[in-house]
Amino acid sequence: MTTKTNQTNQYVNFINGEWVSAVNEEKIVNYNPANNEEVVGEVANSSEEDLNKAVRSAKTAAKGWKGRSGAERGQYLYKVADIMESRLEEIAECMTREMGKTYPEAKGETARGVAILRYYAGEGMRAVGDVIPSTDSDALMFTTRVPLGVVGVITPWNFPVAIPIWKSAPALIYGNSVVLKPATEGAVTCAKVIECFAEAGLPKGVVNMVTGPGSVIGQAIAEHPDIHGITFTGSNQVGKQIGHEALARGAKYQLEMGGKNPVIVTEDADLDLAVDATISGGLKSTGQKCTATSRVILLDGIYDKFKERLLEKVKEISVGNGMRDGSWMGPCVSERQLENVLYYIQKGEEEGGQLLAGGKQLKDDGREKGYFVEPTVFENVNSEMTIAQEEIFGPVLALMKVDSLEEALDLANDVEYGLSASIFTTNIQQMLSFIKDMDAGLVRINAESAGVELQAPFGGMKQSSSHSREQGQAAKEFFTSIKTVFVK
Ligand SMILES: NC(=O)c1ccc[n+]([C@@H]2O[C@H](COP(=O)([O-])OP(=O)(O)OC[C@H]3O[C@@H](n4cnc5c(N)ncnc54)[C@H](O)[C@@H]3O)[C@@H](O)[C@H]2O)c1
Ligand SMILES: O=CCCC(=O)C(=O)O
Repeated sequence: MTTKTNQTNQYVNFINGEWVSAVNEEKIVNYNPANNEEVVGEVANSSEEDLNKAVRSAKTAAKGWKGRSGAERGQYLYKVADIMESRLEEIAECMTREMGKTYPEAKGETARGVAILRYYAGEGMRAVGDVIPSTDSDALMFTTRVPLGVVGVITPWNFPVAIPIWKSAPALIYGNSVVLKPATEGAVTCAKVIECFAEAGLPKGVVNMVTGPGSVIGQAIAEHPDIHGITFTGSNQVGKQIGHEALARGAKYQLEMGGKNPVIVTEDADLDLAVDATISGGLKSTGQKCTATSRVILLDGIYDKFKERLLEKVKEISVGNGMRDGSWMGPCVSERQLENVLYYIQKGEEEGGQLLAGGKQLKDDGREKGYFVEPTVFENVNSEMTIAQEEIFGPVLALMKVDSLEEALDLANDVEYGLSASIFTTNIQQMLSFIKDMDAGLVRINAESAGVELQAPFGGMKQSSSHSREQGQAAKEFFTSIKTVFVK
């Protein structure tokens, strides 16, 4: 297979099947967060006019795309998957250079993108409705599903391949056209994904990408009368705003937002497993996952032993450029994100938390020009403290001691979020209590809080989502409307 790669990483918008500059010709240059002097690439700094062009093209394309069979739409997605697979290393390298995630993690994410494409490609051949017995014995009653029309996709930077794909692929397979606006910090990587769609030859206008500031392009998506569905992943503040705007004009919306995810470790747990999972769940991707472990709730009897083993392993973590062999943890995505993490660390100390490890920016050993921070562990943290309540989105763990599982669950639930949670225990009753009483959309037993499987529904409770779910079969609920048909 021949694939076209853009070696210079200079991208513009993708509208109506063509790469086009923003009307104002302005550009945004992205730098490597591991070395802020290294240019990674550039994207268009678009205006509302560009977004309007993309929506017009998506609107025109929607009718023809909807008219194709699911199997035919699926064939395009299989093709995109094959192209992306052939470019996996190039895309992963770009991701590492653009947003800092280590190269092995970036390769894993890109492979996941390929798998998501194939999963939804297969959906084109699966059932979409039910036959329901009518009270009229001469009638046939059934449900079918129809696409929403044009879908606006607004995505964050922390999974610049997987999230745009887990939203766009189901939107497309169920017959919608897409206008995607990726977060600027991952936009060059996302443009490479769009390049794979372009090369697969989807009909023009079916997939469009417009880059630029969220306050301009994201806002215009939220307000555009011809966008019938908005799927958003990002912060609570922005999500809520989009939800209000979508509701006001009657558009369907789906918001996937932040988390403040706990791990509970009970006295009968396999401690080595729990320590490894706490480190992986809390610190991989520099803690920049919505599912990252943030609060570590430990039963009194194992507190000291767990703490000792955790600190031993945290000290071994190697922080550096994600492209370097041996770097386990990369930089924060941006200077702003680094400052945010340092702010929370300071706040944690001011409010009485005790620093056990880390806490500082790393500026030595080739890390002078990057946004590196030490993996950080606090103890003496209680639920009233800011670091126990607010999403940090950085490599910071807060240890909290409790006397019983009941107390652990109360503490775990004592936040506004409810995205993911995990418990380490060998006791089946404790597992069952956790499954029943933990207020989170994803609960994991003897496994880290992060780790989403593409074939299962994903989403949060409480303030973590608009109570919708995405991925797996759940995507069908958002990207289609049910039509009940009565035939006589
Ligand atoms: N629940 C999940 O599945 C999930 C997954 C990944 C990330 N997240 C969350 O995302 C956040 C980090 O990502 P982020 O910093 O990119 O979030 P963000 O809310 O700042 O940005 C998300 C997207 O919204 C756009 N945006 C910004 N302002 C906007 C506006 N006024 N109107 C419309 N769009 C606007 C951004 O440009 C970006 O594309 C964290 O809170 C994290 O928990 C959640
Ligand atoms: O950042 C949110 C997505 C988390 C995820 O995909 C995972 O934990 O695997």
